[in-house]
Amino acid sequence: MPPIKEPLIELTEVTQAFNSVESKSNPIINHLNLSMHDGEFVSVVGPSGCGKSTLLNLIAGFLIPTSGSIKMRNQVIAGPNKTRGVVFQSPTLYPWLSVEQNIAYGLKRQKLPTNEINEAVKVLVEKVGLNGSEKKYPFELSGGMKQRVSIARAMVNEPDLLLMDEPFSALDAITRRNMQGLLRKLWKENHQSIFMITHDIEEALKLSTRVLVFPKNNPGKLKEYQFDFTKKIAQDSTYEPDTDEEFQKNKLMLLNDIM
Ligand SMILES: Nc1ncnc2c1ncn2[C@@H]1O[C@H](COP(=O)(O)OP(=O)(O)OP(=O)(O)O)[C@@H](O)[C@H]1O
Repeated sequence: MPPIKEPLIELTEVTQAFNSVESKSNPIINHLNLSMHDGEFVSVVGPSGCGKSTLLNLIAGFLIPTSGSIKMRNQVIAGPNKTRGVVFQSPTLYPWLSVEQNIAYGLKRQKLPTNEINEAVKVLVEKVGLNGSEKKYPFELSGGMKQRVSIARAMVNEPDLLLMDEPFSALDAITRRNMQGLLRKLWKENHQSIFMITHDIEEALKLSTRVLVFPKNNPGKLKEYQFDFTKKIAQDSTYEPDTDEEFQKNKLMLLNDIM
């Protein structure tokens, strides 16, 4: 029998409370157990203020839990680390650097050889569909293009896990659909493990292999669902989830959990 692979991420009895009396008696995250494996695309949905970003910040290492442990490949997460790339809702690009310089920034700081940096940037520009825009500056880019640069910047260190906090919520519907396609491609072709927060239940169902829900009636806890819609979409170009009864049924079920 092949050895069972250790989880990529493992949360054990994690509790996160902030410094208010209310938060101490009702922690935002309450004795949470969760594991995520390589190659998974996990989405998190839930009502506003339920703790989605807090959960992502804990996994990123921006926050250290009040109690419990968070491990990545069996090592306690003690702070941010380049094995976990983060993409935020608003692209955080350096306005004075071009697309390729923004992508190269992290590698330059690590003082990697120039030819290695150039090659890595070239591969990523191709992967996120920014060919022809390498020399442009952020003010010359659309919202979707800026978010492509952010994704490339997060991926330039070849992170084991890409963490995304509502990455497409500021984009228009068409751009959002294109970006969802890009993300599905990165997950499918690059086997990139992804943990994404979204407000959009359809987006969660169409992109992820597992959806975590903070239900309205059980704050601090998570419900988990496994879905295969994203695999169907990736494998069959004729599959249309919007006309699939099963898809609509599950969408309603998730809506009922959080509303
Ligand atoms: N650093 C902090 N200090 C104190 N309270 C915080 C801190 N970070 C988050 N909170 C509180 O924790 C709760 C959960 O916040 P969080 O941002 O995780 O929610 P969310 O589900 O991501 O919300 P939204 O969907 O609106 O972005 C909120 O009540 C918020 O005010």
